[in-house]
Amino acid sequence: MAERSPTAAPGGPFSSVESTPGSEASAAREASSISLKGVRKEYPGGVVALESVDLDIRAGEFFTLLGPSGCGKTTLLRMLAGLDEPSGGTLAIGGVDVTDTPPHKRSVNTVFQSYALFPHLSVRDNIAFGLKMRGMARTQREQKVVEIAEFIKLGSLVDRRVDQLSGGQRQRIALARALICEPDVLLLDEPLSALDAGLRSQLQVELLRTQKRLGMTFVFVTHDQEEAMVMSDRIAVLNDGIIQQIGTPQEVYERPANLFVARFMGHDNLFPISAREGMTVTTPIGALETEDKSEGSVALIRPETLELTSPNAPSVEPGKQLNTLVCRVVERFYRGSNVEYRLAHQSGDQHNELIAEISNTGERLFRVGDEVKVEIYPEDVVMLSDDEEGA
Ligand SMILES: Nc1ncnc2c1ncn2[C@@H]1O[C@H](COP(=O)(O)OP(=O)(O)OP(=O)(O)O)[C@@H](O)[C@H]1O
Repeated sequence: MAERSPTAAPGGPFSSVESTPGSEASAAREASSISLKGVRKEYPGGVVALESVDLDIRAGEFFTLLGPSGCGKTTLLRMLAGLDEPSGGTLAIGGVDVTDTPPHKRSVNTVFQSYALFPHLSVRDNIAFGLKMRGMARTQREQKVVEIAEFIKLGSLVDRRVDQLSGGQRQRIALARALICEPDVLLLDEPLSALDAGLRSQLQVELLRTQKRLGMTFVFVTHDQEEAMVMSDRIAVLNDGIIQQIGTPQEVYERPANLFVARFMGHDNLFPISAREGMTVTTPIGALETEDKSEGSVALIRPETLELTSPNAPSVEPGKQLNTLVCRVVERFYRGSNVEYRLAHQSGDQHNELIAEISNTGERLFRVGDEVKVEIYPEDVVMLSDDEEGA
C-alpha cells in the first residue's frame, strides 16, 4: 500500500491547484482499489454477519453498500477499516493483502453517523487531530487546516467550538477530519442519516463533488435506496450477509437481480407469473406481452413506464402492440414535478393495485374515481426471479 507522507508539501489534493491526470496525486489514488475474496464474519455466539463475500471496488469509485438493518453493512465496513477481523477470506487494498494489517497501518479513514468529534477540542484541533497523531509540526498542520477549510468551504466554522455547531456542520467537520490525512480509501457509515431532508440532499451533493475532485475511493453505507442511487457509481445490495446484486444505480433499479432487490429498490408493480407461452406471460392483471426472453417467475413493471390516458383516447403509439388495461384511480399524490397514481385493476374476482408515476407536464390531472386506460410497452415488462442469492 502506498503510505502517503503526512508531511507532504502544500500543493496536495486540497490546495487550490487542481491535480491533473498523471500527477503524483492521481498516481497515488491508484493504490485505492479494494478486493475481498471469500470474506466471512461469524461473531461469537454464532451470528453469521457475512457469508463468503467476493467484491472488487475500483480505484476512485463511489461504491455503496445498501441493505436493510442487520444485513452486514457495518460489519463489512469495519473489516475494511481493520476494526474487526474476518473469520475467513482475504482483503486487499491497492493490491496488497491487508487482512492482518492493523487499522493505523491502513491508508483508510472512517466517517461515522455519530460524527465522533472530540467535544473538548476546538474545531481546528478536531480537524488536525489525525495529523498531530502522525507527528506533523504545528505550522504544517495549520496550513493543512486552512487548505481543507477552503476545500470543503467551512468558512468561519473552524473558529467555533464543537458544541456551537449544528448537525450538518458537525458532519462536515467530521468529513474534513477524515479527509485531511489524505487516506486512499474513505469509509462512510450512514454519515447523513441524522440530518433533515434538505440538509441531507445538500450534503449529498457536496460529498459527491468532494469525492470526484479528490478521485479517492469512497465506500458508503446506507439503507436508503434513493440516496444510494443519487450518490453511487456502483451499488452492492446485501441481505442476510450475502450480496444479492452489484451494479450501477440504473442496472440495480431497472434490472433488479431478484424479488428482494426489486422490493428493496422500492418497486411495487410485481406480479407473479402463472404461465408463459412464447413472449406472453399470464399474471393476475391478465396476459402481458414482454420482450424479455429471460426466465422469471415475477413480472416487474416500473411505475414511470406506465402510460395513462382517458379510456377513449387513441393509443400513445398507434401501430405498436401495447399491453392495455383499464383501471380506476383510487389515490393521487401530487409531488410537483411528478404525480403518483394508485390504480385499481379488476380482472374477474381478482383485484390488484398498480402504481403509476407520471411526470407533470401541466396537462389535466386525473382525479380519484376516474377510469383510465393504462398502456405498457412490452419492453417494460421485465422478468425477475423470486430466488434470493443464498436462499
Ligand atoms: N459485536 C457483535 N456481536 C454479535 N453480533 C453482532 C455484532 N455486531 C453485529 N452483529 C450482528 O451481525 C449482523 C450484522 O450487523 P451489522 O451491524 O453489520 O448490520 P448493518 O447492516 O450495518 O445494520 P444497521 O443498518 O442496523 O447498522 C446483525 O445480525 C447483528 O446483530
